[in-house]
Amino acid sequence: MSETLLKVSGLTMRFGGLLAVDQVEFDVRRDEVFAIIGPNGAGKTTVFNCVGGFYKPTTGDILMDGKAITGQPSHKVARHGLVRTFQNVRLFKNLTVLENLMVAQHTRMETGLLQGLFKLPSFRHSETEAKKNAVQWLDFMGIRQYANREAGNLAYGHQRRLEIARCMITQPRLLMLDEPAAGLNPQEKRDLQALIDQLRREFGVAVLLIEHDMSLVMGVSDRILVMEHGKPIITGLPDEVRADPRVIKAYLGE
Ligand SMILES: Nc1ncnc2c1ncn2[C@@H]1O[C@H](COP(=O)(O)OP(=O)(O)OP(=O)(O)O)[C@@H](O)[C@H]1O
Repeated sequence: MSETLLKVSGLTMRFGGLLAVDQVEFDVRRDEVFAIIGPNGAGKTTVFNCVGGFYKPTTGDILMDGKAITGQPSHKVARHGLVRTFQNVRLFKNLTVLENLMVAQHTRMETGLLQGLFKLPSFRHSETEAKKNAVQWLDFMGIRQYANREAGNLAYGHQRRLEIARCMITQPRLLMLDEPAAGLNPQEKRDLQALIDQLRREFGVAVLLIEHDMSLVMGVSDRILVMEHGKPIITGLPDEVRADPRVIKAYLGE
């Protein structure tokens, strides 16, 4: 089994005359936390959208476990074990917390429409399993007491944890987190760092992260790719990236 889980090469995305992403290359290894950082407008989200199947890149190759997923829509990409959260939390806000985790499992449940309509034993069994699974994830995230509350009424930090649970319940191999620390208070950020470490350790999931909070990025990442104006500047260990004059210049200007 190769060490590389996700391989991105020659990734380019053009919006009309704007080259938003220009020849970006990186790979994410199994069990690795890999971060993409860079000033506003550097092209990070566009890379995410290409990898996650929300944009079709202009050119480039995206391989998940050696298989090409370039240009596939997000639901197909998800079948390869790649799921994401969004900069602005996207939950079913009018469903309960528990229901959000039930819905997330429906695509994976093997029972079909007929079994569901007639509530056949096989359907009831998989519903029970799904509920057990959901409750375990709510416990894990420390939000079980809110199981029957509408997701939209949860505190923001809890919504973010629920969104991560909704991804994890599909048993991904690569979890993509788009600015997960945005809007969190300092304690919630520390909890998030511990959570990312724990997810990788206990579930063997690799994490691809976009984040502006440098303390989180430096604390949690194995390697970091820095982008500026759509181009990759450097990929390296947190200490290498922190000390690189090109990175300092990109953030602070001349
Ligand atoms: N759908 C789109 N259509 C046109 N231009 C876009 C589109 N999406 C992004 N861009 C442009 O591409 C460039 C890169 O944007 P992108 O959102 O990927 O940057 P980013 O590094 O994620 O920035 P931020 O940190 O502010 O989220 C920007 O100039 C942006 O305006």
